[in-house]
Amino acid sequence: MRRAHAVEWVRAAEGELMARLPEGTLMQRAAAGLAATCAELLRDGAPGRVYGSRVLVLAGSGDNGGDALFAGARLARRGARVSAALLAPERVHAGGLAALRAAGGRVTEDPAEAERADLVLDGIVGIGGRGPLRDAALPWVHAAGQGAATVVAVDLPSGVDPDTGAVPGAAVRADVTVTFGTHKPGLLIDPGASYAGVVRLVDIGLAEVRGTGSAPSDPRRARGGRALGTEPLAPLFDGHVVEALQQEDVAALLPEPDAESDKYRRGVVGIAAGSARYPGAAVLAVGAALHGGVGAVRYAGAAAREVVRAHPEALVGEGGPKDAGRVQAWVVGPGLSQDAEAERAVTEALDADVPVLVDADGLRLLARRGSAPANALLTPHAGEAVALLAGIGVTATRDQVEAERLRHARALARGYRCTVLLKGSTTVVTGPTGPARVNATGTAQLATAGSGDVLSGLAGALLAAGLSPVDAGSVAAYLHGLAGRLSSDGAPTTATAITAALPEAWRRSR
Ligand SMILES: NC(=O)C1=CN([C@@H]2O[C@H](COP(=O)(O)OP(=O)(O)OC[C@H]3O[C@@H](n4cnc5c(N)ncnc54)[C@H](O)[C@@H]3O)[C@@H](O)[C@H]2O)[C@@H](O)CC1
Ligand SMILES: [K+]
Repeated sequence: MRRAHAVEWVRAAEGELMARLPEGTLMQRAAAGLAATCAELLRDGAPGRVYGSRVLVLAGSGDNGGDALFAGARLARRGARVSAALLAPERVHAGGLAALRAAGGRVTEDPAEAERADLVLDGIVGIGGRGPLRDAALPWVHAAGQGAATVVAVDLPSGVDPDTGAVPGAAVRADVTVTFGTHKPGLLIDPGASYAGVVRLVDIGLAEVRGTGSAPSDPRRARGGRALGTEPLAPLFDGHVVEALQQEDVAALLPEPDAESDKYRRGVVGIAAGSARYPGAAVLAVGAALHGGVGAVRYAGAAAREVVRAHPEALVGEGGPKDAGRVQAWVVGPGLSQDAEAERAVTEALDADVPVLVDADGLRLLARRGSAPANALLTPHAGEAVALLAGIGVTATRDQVEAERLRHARALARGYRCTVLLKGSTTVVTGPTGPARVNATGTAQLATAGSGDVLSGLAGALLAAGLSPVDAGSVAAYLHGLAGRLSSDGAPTTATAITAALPEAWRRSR
């Protein structure tokens, strides 16, 4: 599991650790890890070696600049030609600058050096950064983008909000981010994640603090009762607010049949989707559910004939969920339309007293109620999230939801008191409390008609197989993303092709 901690926690953990160590130790650990990565990149890149390579340090006014200057000093001692741009000269990290000078580095005021450099170190701001990059940095960042330099972000790309991944204005686009102690949420959530490039974690010993079992200070104390927008991120288990499943985590969660399994023990998922007008959504959701690890898939609704023609394995009926026979989870909503019949299907699925995944038209109908059962999994895209938020009295635009996905997903989970999977460039899955899961396997190629129906069918099947809503949603997002990549391989893909790739995605995740 990849875990990310909020700034407040990182500062508290660093504070405890710093109190136990000689002054400057943490910064030296950070700088050493950073310099080692830079040296490796220089050796593997066009210069082919550290000696004689051209390195430019962009140094802001805080400790992030200090890390970059000390790393620059280490590279200069190995023969690199290192210069530093001081973006706030009067507040530059004095020790870092002295070390760089002592190692033969110099100060520059010419942004063209960023264009000529082999490697640019972004030490403009780190976890102390707020808001867009300030003007002094812009010519340097622009020039670095024009040249061929490998851009290495120190701790996180400057201009990315560390806690949310929001990018409110200009930001550094990094090839590699070297982050210290733990991941920051902004490195795992778009739009920030897309600025970070490859993320490398340097251990500076924060685990020593975590190992005590007590959260450093208690970030929980300051929480609660504030309006959306200023609300701090969630209360924390061991302190992390965001986590991303890795392959071994998914492997441990995938349902596997054993010798005792029969089709009913493996779980049966019910799908109430599609309509006379949109039978395709039903066909797609059922198709994906058949690959989702359950023993059987029941379909209830107006597209029964189309479903059984496409999937003879499905058990179909033309009535609603109430008439469909026993299932361990329902999927309701894709392609349902919003008429009285659709409303009845949603009500029956919600009343069935089993976990229920609500998507698409089902979400619009749910927004009118303003509540959901605790074992529900809601799967909105940003537009549907706007409608759901309106249902609980929160006004937000699509752009706002996309700019701050974590905050809005959490607001929905708290407002509806259930689990929410917010689709998009970074899929976020979260309950009202506990860390949010973000999915790292997604690809822009997944934004294709019917792709959401596939995700719903798959996640519903995993719910019926016994996974919790958070696990079902995040494992489904992982497999769906991987299947999207496999089916796309750089070219446009389709929902049908994504479904066809699900078995291979499953095999690769075991
Ligand atoms: N605290 C620690 O123990 C450690 C901190 N480390 C480094 O220290 C960093 C945090 O240092 P600081 O707390 O000094 O904060 P930063 O260096 O991240 O930035 C704070 C400074 O940047 C300015 N600033 C804020 N937003 C800005 C913006 N949008 N554009 C331009 N300037 C802006 C502020 O006025 C302030 O002077 C970490 O990201 C990490 O790189 C590491 O050395 C590891 C140890
Ligand atoms: K930075």
